[in-house]
Amino acid sequence: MQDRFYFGTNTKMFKTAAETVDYLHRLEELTRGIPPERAQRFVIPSYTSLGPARAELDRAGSGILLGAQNMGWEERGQYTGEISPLMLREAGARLVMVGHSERRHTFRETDAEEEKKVRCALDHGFRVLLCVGEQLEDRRYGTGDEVLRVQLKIGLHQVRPEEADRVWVAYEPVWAIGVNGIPADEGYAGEKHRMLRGTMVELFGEAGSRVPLLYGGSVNPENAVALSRCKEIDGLFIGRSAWDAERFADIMRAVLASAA
Ligand SMILES: O=C[C@H](O)COP(=O)(O)O
Repeated sequence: MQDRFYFGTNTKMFKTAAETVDYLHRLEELTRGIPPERAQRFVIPSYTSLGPARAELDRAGSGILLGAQNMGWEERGQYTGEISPLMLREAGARLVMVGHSERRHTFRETDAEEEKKVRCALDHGFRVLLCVGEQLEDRRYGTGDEVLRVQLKIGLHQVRPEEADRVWVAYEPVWAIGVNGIPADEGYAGEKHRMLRGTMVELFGEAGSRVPLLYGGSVNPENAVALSRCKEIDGLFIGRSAWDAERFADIMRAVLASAA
């Protein structure tokens, strides 16, 4: 765990704009006392929530970082249904998530596409949260490390070491995510994070040792503290257990109290 712990949520295709604003209002109210040097909070809502969410965060003077769930790799063009970096910036996003498991596996995105998105997001001044994760069959065949290394090496192929401070990585084993997910235990997650850290250092030298590595996949109030105690885990990236502001705030408080 680094001195500053990361707490984030992706609300996926849940929460309308109005629901997102209510949620952010409550989350800010509950967590604004947490010193920014101890915790970086971030929320990644639906595209249509971004504008109203930006307005709410600015009104509250909140330090919650606002992110987008995906992004096309061109500023404009014949890409029906895509969203461009210019649109996301205008709507108020400061962070772009790339390569979430559901993008890779439900929408068949490739590592080469994630590479282009990462490059484009950095070119437009965003922070990037690159998600990586192995599938159950990789775990069964013992090929998880290879898969994760390929996802990192291709996804980050065009990132220069001096840009690494704008990159965050979320490790989310595919089998751990969502309603049917089985959370990774801290031993397994810690081992994978050590391997990921080694790869980041291999890619970016000293700068790679500072890239925040977040764990995601069925994080909940019961396992959050144990996961956060892993030296190699710098943050928690949470779905369902963070969509209620009280529950998310309780997780933050418990993790920070255990680190104090
Ligand atoms: O983006 C978040 C992850 O997919 C984790 O979701 P989950 O905590 O509901 O398993």
